Amino acid sequence: MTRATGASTSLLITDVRLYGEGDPVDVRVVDGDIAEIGTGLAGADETVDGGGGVLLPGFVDLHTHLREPGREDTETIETGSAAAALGGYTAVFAMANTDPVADTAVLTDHVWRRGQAVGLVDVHPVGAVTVGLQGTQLAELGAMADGDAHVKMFSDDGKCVHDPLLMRRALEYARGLGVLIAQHAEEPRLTVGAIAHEGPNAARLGLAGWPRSAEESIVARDAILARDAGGRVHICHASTAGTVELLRWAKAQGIAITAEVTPHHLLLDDSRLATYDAVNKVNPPLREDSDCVALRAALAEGVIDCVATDHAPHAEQEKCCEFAAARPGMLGLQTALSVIAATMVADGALDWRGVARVMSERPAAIVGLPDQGRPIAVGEPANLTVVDPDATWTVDASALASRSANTPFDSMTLPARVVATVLRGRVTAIDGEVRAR
Ligand SMILES: NC(=O)N[C@@H](CC(=O)O)C(=O)O
Ligand SMILES: [Zn+2]
Ligand SMILES: [Zn+2]
Repeated sequence: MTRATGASTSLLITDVRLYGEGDPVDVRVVDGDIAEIGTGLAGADETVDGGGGVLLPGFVDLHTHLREPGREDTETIETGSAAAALGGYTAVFAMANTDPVADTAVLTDHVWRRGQAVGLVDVHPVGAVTVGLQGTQLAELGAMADGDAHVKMFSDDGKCVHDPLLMRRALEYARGLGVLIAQHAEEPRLTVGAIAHEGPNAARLGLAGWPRSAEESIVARDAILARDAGGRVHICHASTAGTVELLRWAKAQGIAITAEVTPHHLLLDDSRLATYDAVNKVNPPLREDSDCVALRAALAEGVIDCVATDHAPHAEQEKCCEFAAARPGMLGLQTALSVIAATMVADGALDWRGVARVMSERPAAIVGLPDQGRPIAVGEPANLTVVDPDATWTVDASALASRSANTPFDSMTLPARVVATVLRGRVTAIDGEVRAR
């Protein structure tokens, strides 16, 4: 049906419990905003049956790799957007380590426009901190922030901004521009040749170790640099119990530091490396069970602010090879909610309101997205996710929307499923199918 320009569109989401609390209600969305919340609502252009499920604000991923431009054989903005919508996301931040690197406004604006053209999720480009991720010269942060994409976050992710003077300057510029620097915390001198967590498992398997101190020494340094720059720093993919203690210390000092944890670092540990299957190879590496326990507690407590997927697609030939030669990274967008349900909701560490906090509200606030992570209330933008908390499903790597299949969760049966995702009042995914515009 074609609509006359200017005609309003309406969507009704029925039988949902807001944040999993209280009695089921219906939510009417008109022209992209929540217009009415009540019971017995009827009459709309389209109705989504919530089936008594949980209604949450749409998820926001601060850490996604979409591989476009350069490696469209492993993921594109289109296939990654589909994975995001199916995973319940309404906004993702696409890291800059593409080929070419997203270190100019031409590149970051292209990613933004392409994401909008696909229309399944808001794809916010992350700009590189240094030219070509080379770590020697600051990129033009201001030009990227001023472009159409309004770049809000900068990161050399994949590499650490290792030079302390350069990191200091980046934090100072970022403060002036009101943008965020996200750090891949890895002291490169401590990880030369490293491919696995340094511990008993790596020693037994003969894999060169990446010590916790490689992460923690940069987290400590950057906390102090952020303090003195009066700027904000965000720690990507926190992976150790020691990082949690440093974050706790820094926050207690009033330092503007935030951090994310990935679903895989919450669920998996380095005992999985015994098979030498490189699907388990990731940076930072899977740590020990004691780290998983500390990361879960920190996320529940708020010492770690949010969940980010670090969705990192790789081609089969880059994963199905000897462990040392394989690329690090794993898929995450379509499994994140279920892994959080398994690790945090099942044992009561987080309730659904807590899930809204760590997967939507906090990430939106950290990066400063005004229309995401908002309360589910009349007048607010309808960026929403309907979750069936009682569903279980078995992950099938080959059935994911991603162009790659490198998920460590393949064949696992996990709790909770995304039923529908709504972006500004438009259904982008429903019952496991994306809805192209
Ligand atoms: N996490 C990874 O192991 N890999 C990421 C880079 C990164 O996040 O550091 C990638 O781009 O593949
Ligand atoms: Zn990284
Ligand atoms: Zn990454």
